[in-house]
Amino acid sequence: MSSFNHNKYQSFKPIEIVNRQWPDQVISKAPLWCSVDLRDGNQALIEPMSVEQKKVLWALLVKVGFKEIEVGFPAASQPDFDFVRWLIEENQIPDDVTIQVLTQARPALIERSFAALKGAKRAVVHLYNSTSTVQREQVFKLDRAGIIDIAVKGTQCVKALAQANPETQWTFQYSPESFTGTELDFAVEICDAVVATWQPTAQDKVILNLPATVEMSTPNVYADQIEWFINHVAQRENVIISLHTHNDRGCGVAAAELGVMAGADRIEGTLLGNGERTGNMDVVTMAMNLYSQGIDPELDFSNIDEVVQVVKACTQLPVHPRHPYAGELVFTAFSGSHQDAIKKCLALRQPDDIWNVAYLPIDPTDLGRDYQEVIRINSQSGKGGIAWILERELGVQLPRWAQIEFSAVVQKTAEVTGAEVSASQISELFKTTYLSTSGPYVLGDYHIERKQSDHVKAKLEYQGQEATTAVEVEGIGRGALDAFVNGLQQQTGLTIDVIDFAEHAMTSGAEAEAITYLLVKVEDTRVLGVAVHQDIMTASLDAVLTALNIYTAQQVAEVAVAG
Ligand SMILES: CC(=O)SCCNC(=O)CCNC(=O)[C@H](O)C(C)(C)COP(=O)(O)OP(=O)(O)OC[C@H]1O[C@@H](n2cnc3c(N)ncnc32)[C@H](O)[C@@H]1OP(=O)(O)O
Ligand SMILES: CC(C)C(=O)C(=O)O
Repeated sequence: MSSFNHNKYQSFKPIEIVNRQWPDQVISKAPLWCSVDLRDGNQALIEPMSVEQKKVLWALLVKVGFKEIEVGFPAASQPDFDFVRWLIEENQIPDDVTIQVLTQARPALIERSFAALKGAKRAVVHLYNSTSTVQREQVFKLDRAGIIDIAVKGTQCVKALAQANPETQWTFQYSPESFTGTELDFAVEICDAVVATWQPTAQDKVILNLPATVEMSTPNVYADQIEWFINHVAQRENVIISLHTHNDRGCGVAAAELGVMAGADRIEGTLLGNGERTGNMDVVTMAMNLYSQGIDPELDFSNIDEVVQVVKACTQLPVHPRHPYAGELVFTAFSGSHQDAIKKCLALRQPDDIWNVAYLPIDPTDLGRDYQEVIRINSQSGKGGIAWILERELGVQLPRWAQIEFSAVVQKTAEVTGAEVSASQISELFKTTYLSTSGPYVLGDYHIERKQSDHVKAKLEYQGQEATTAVEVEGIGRGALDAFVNGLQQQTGLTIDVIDFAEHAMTSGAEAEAITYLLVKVEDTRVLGVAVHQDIMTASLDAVLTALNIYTAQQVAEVAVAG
């Protein structure tokens, strides 16, 4: 038992609907989108947007492709009014974009809204009044008839002003605000009364917007409400059903998606979900959800970083690093098994393949992101991710056994610092561990004689603590590498075995260079040796010495710790 008093709350009643259809529907096209960033988004800000900020956000909304944009509540404030005037007087509205304004159902506010819209080619006038039981009983203290009267009188007022301003092509939108807390029969009754007053036609439809002003139930209940409403509203053929969801329970997008399955035509929302309380339906998320299902979202988010930057600048709100599709970390995997799977899927992927990459629901490059950020390394990472970074940074294609050895080196660093290990740190770690000639053994001249078996004579430098001495190595074996290793064994008295070998041409750096990887067992210790050289044989011999040098350094360190 928690300490909460859960008896304070009651559950939302399920909708009695027989044979509901929406669960079997599949969304196959984008809805009509309407941005409410400049109105609902704006009214939720600590500091509402200035006209200048509104201009910047407007430009972005037009650029991403919204065809309907609610530009404000012009009766609420002078900046909202001035912005609408700027749009119209400065001819800022593209021919294929319609502006929309919100007003309460009060004559003075409606008149002021029409004054703001004077001279617009097209406009949507959006009228609302609250219809829920809580609003009727406690805020407006009116019965159903009284609430219908507000709506109908407001509609009559809008109609009269529209008729008096015929130079504008008017569309009427009505919202039974707080729809989710309204009895469905009453929601239909008030909307029918409004529609009957406006008298739309199939060519000139009215928009009925059914808001989850407050999200009060699971999204399936909202979908039931929408399906029930659509099945009962009069003049369905003359009505566009619009949804406007909020995110109080964290399901604003899900509710809108299920609402579209239930038959809605149009969706209102904001970029990245700014809006009252927990925000409005996030258009970026819903659009990209559609896109990830192979549907054209009819909005262009191919430069998502620009969207994030403009929205942040205009709203003064941060964007969570894990915000769906837009957060700075959403295409980044730190976990080893995720990195490994992503790397393998991307390596197999052909350019025209259907996107099917583990852990990446969509291709980051579609949003203007790149693969650079997909894999980042910390102590949760594994060999696959580290190998991916090395290949990208240095053109080094570590074989699997070399990945295992090097990832242990990176893991140690990550554990010591407890922080992310950057791509450049990983490259540096690889170079200092394997490619620096810090000795003590350094290869000098060598000579190979090929008879039945190979015979190698090599001069080495041994850089001791006191002095550097010359060391001669001579050995016979099956192949020059084998001969060299045999000679080294005799010289050092150590057991040295080459367990695995791989080499490839470098894809970056000097063109003619090759890189050799050797997994060497020195006594009982497995050591990775790596070397880069224009000559493949030299690279192999160097790689053996790298392994021997790493082994020697480890022995010295162990002695120092023990001492
Ligand atoms: C869910 C939503 O997002 S709805 C949109 C909400 N947005 C906003 O409110 C932002 C803009 N609003 C404002 O700036 C102000 O509310 C204004 C300028 C529009 C009006 O301000 P005010 O006149 O001071 O009144 P206020 O907004 O407090 O309204 C309260 C009055 O309007 C009535 N009212 C509220 N909404 C409506 C409506 N939609 N239709 C008719 N009357 C309404 C209330 O019953 C109340 O009446 P009362 O004064 O007789 O008790
Ligand atoms: C005015 C309406 C559509 C609204 O913003 C809401 O109900 O949230």
